[in-house]
Amino acid sequence: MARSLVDKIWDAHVVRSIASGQDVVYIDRHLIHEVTSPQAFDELAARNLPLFRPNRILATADHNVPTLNQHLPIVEPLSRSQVDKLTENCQKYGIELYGLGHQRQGIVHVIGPELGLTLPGTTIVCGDSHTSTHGAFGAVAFGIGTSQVAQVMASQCLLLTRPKRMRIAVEGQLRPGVTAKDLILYVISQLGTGGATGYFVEYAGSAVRSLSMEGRMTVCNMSIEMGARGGLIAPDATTFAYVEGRPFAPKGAAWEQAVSYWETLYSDDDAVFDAEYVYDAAEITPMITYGTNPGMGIPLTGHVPSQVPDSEAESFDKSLKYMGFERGESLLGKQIDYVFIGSCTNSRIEDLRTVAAYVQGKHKAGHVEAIIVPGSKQVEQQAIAEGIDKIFAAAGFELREPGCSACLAMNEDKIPAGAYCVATSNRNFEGRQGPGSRTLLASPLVAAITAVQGRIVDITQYLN
Ligand SMILES: CC(C)[C@H](C(=O)O)[C@@H](O)C(=O)O
Ligand code: SF4
Repeated sequence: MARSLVDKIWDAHVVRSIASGQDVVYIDRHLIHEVTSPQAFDELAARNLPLFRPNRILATADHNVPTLNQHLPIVEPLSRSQVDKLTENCQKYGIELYGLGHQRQGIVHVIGPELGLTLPGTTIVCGDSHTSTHGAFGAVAFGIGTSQVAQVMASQCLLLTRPKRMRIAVEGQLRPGVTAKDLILYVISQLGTGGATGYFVEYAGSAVRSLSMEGRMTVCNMSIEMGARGGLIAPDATTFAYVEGRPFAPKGAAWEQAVSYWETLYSDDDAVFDAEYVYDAAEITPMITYGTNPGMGIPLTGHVPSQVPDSEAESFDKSLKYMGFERGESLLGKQIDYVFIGSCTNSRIEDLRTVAAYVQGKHKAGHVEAIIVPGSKQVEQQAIAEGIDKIFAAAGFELREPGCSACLAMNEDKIPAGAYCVATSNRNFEGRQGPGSRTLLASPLVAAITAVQGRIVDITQYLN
């Protein structure tokens, strides 16, 4: 029978199906960080349970880490205790930890792929909603709750209901200045934040296929922002070229064998999807959000909607009030205070290169604070090796040390109340970047141009 990609991977991991219709699914890879693991470890300890396969777990410290002076002890007490707890638990249970100061430390969804831990055809979980990022490799990857983190630790399995399948195809060629981030912000603006609830989304079509792995990760990363359980893209030559030679990738004969299996991972021609959408790449323009959820996105040259359904009017106006915007207005010309380039959506080396290529020989506007937080130690080192750090410094952009940083401001990197920040991250919720902060989500290219201009502009007029 014709099967979709998610079903092929799912079927290969079902240990047992139970009478209720749910499946016990084997998990290949479990990533953990300091925020959602402590309660799971406590549960194991309380029940005196050992880890089933400690070598399938990998830990990193990312959410609470400072992005300045990482060689010094963490100053903020809560952050310090979270990171210390992770270190203690990893020692106690024999889990590999890429903690602060480690050459492989970084945002969990950045280091998995760059180390070759994220492989096609695998099941990957983490107590973190943006685990969907790893789906870019053709993996079934999804965020789990803390009690599930404990279940995977104890059994390497989860009891799950098979997700519904959705396919979103974007066909054609993206226009100049339009990136993977614009593509996914556009899709979410069309479907809304609940548009994919209960589904696993497969992204397809020639525009998706032509994206780099970094771009595909950006797209899959934001699947959760439209309610999807996960997102994935069939692996292809682009995927294999990215994975080959990475530290944890299979080598030699094992590599050949792996690739021949991975080549079977695509949705069969007559596979049935529970929902399907097709978009035209040429319709997509550089995007920005104006509101307080990622579905509130418009073209940079567009207008804040003037009409919304009555049932949404109250929350819509509340959101606009928070942002200081009016119905029907254009955002062009609005002054911006901060630019944050980072997060598991857009902090990979390709993102930094895009920014560097634009800002080389230019300087940020005087009133703007521009911060670049690499997704990992390796991205940081690569940026230094390529001399990108010097381009940033000359342009007045501050290159920090890796972590989640101002994506959710669990460390000191907070945007002040009332200030506007164009951010390359994935969430623009009220207070997300600090109490009262106002976030406008955009691509790294839009962020770079905004930092230089100091206000929101039609970037197509400013492309190099
Ligand atoms: C802290 C963590 C549980 C959370 C998530 O699950 O997504 C965070 O990473 C976020 O982006 O809001
Ligand atoms: S970078 Fe942001 S979205 Fe990604 S895991 Fe960290 S806090 Fe969550």
